[in-house]
Amino acid sequence: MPSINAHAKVNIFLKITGHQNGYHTLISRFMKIDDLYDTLSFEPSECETFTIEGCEGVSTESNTIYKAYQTLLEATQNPDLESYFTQHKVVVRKRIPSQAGLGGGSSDAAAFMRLANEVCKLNIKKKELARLGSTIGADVPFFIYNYTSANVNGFGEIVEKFDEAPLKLELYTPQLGCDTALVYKTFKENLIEEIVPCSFMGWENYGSRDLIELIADPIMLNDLYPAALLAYPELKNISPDGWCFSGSGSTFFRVKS
Ligand SMILES: C[C@@](CO)(OP(=O)(O)O)[C@H](O)COP(=O)(O)OP(=O)(O)OC[C@H]1O[C@@H](n2ccc(N)nc2=O)[C@H](O)[C@@H]1O
Ligand SMILES: Nc1ncnc2c1ncn2[C@@H]1O[C@H](COP(=O)(O)OP(=O)(O)O)[C@@H](O)[C@H]1O
Repeated sequence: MPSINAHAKVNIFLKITGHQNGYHTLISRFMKIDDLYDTLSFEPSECETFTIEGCEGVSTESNTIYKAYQTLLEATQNPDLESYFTQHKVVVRKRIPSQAGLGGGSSDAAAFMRLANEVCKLNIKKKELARLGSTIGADVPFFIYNYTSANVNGFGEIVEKFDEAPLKLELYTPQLGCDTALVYKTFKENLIEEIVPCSFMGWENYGSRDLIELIADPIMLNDLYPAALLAYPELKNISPDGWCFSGSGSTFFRVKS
């Protein structure tokens, strides 16, 4: 039975560089988390409509996996793709916590696109798959390329592999969920005037471990961290000292000694 793992990611650093057409432009180091992933499988089943099992609390219509299916169908108009998902359901074994800054929904969408492209022989090139993925979520292109570590630019659609060994990271995800759109909105309303582009020039050339040691202040490493603290004041009381903050949160991480 076809299946694929959809890994989580952390943002080693995330710096906002501007804002255009409702989206922030950024520069960020994304790192894949080897030991935290969802698993998607295509299981034989007669389905009248596209069926997803295992994503409790998320309606099919709002599920990024369904959006990925619709995007592929629109792009390819491929009848085999459509008929395949009348004969198979998508079963998801969720392990990545939601609203955690770990890219769970985006990773699921990308994993679905990669597996469907292979199983249904859509022959879509990786670059085109990433472009299609970017219409589903800003993080999806990183997961389509599936690098261990990458420098991500633009709105998230420019993904450049960064050659380094993956770090062994300890993650801590508090009960509090952070809404990505709210955190970005809070940044735009309160902090966007304070960005200083020269303050993070060259960060993309440093190894992740070195950068975390060099920029010892987690607030400096991730521009969305102060925004999340403003959006969710209760986060302050549960922020472990010295731990880094991933994406729009709420996951904290540190390098295992
Ligand atoms: C914050 C980051 C950092 O990696 O990840 P998470 O914390 O969600 O894992 C990403 O930028 C999240 O990307 P993603 O989760 O795909 O966001 P989307 O669903 O595309 O967008 C949700 C909303 O966030 C805002 N948004 C998102 C990305 C971006 N570059 N600028 C934005 O302003 C927009 O208001 C958008 O409508
Ligand atoms: N396949 C999916 N897995 C998890 N969340 C999903 C999925 N599809 C849509 N969502 C929605 O995306 C929201 C953000 O979840 P997620 O992407 O995991 O967090 P983050 O954006 O912080 O990385 C969830 O609250 C949920 O409503």
